Amino acid sequence: MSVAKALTIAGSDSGGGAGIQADLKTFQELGAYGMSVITAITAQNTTGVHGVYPVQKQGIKDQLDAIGKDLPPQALKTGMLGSAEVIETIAEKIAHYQWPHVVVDPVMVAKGGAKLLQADAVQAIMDHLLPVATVVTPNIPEAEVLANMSITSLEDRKRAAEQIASYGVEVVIIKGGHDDSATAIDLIYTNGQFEQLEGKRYSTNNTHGTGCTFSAAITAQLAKGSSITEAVKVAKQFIELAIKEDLHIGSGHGPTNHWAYRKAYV
Ligand SMILES: Nc1ncnc2c1ncn2[C@@H]1O[C@H](COP(=O)(O)OP(=O)(O)O)[C@@H](O)[C@H]1O
Ligand SMILES: Cc1ncc(COP(=O)(O)OP(=O)(O)O)c(N)n1
Repeated sequence: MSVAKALTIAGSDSGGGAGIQADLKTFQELGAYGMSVITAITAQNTTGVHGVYPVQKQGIKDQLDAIGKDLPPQALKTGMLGSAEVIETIAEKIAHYQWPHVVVDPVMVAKGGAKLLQADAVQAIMDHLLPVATVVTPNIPEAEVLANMSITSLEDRKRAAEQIASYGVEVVIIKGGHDDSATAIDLIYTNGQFEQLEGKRYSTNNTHGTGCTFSAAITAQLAKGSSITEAVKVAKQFIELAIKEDLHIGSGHGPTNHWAYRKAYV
């Protein structure tokens, strides 16, 4: 049996809704073998981020080499990376091991407002990570930072996607969770073409980790051999159900339900 192996390079969320924990749950639910390189530990729950403890650079390098020398992934994603130095290290290792299908979730700020990326690290994402990436999945505020423009309309989103693609990444997906439209529309840009993936928008407080889960689902599908178009469609179904069937745990912004897709489709 050939096993699809998916890697997440991200921060740990002690509350289990975002970061490494959301990624590994999503990989498992979609039938990919999950592996992790932890960049930082956060003390986090549904009420917010209460502490951030970065892993030292050598520790990150050693984790990447442990994976690279023995367990090459068929696809990987990045999440919370923290600093420019860490981003450069990761980009070098991706190039060194020639890992395919790199999905970059350019995590900058948690929904509660905590900063998860240093300001000077944005340039490192553009200069080092996007040139080795296949897909990048910014939400609207992240796309505004990457494209250095404000986004108030679909036309703005399209211009931002073109700008972000110019940094060398094949597919740009600007997600619509932060939009105020009646439906949740994700804009996909690839090879000069735009496509809109539209889903129902649910009114809920339980959207902690939506971006992590969405990008992890794309990664799991790519690891299993799906095309990018198919992988993104499954990821949209996965996150839509995870939001719809929310768990109602914790007293703040609760996590999504990583079991919901399996219950519906498997
Ligand atoms: N309330 C919602 N109802 C339905 N889909 C949503 C909702 N909020 C976010 N999504 C979807 O979840 C995914 C992640 O989007 P988003 O929340 O913008 O990411 P992030 O967590 O990075 O801010 C996207 O596919 C988006 O359309
Ligand atoms: C450790 C860690 N990584 C990433 C995030 C941000 O996750 P995201 O999916 O964007 O969800 P919200 O923070 O917006 O709920 C995080 N919080 N922690």
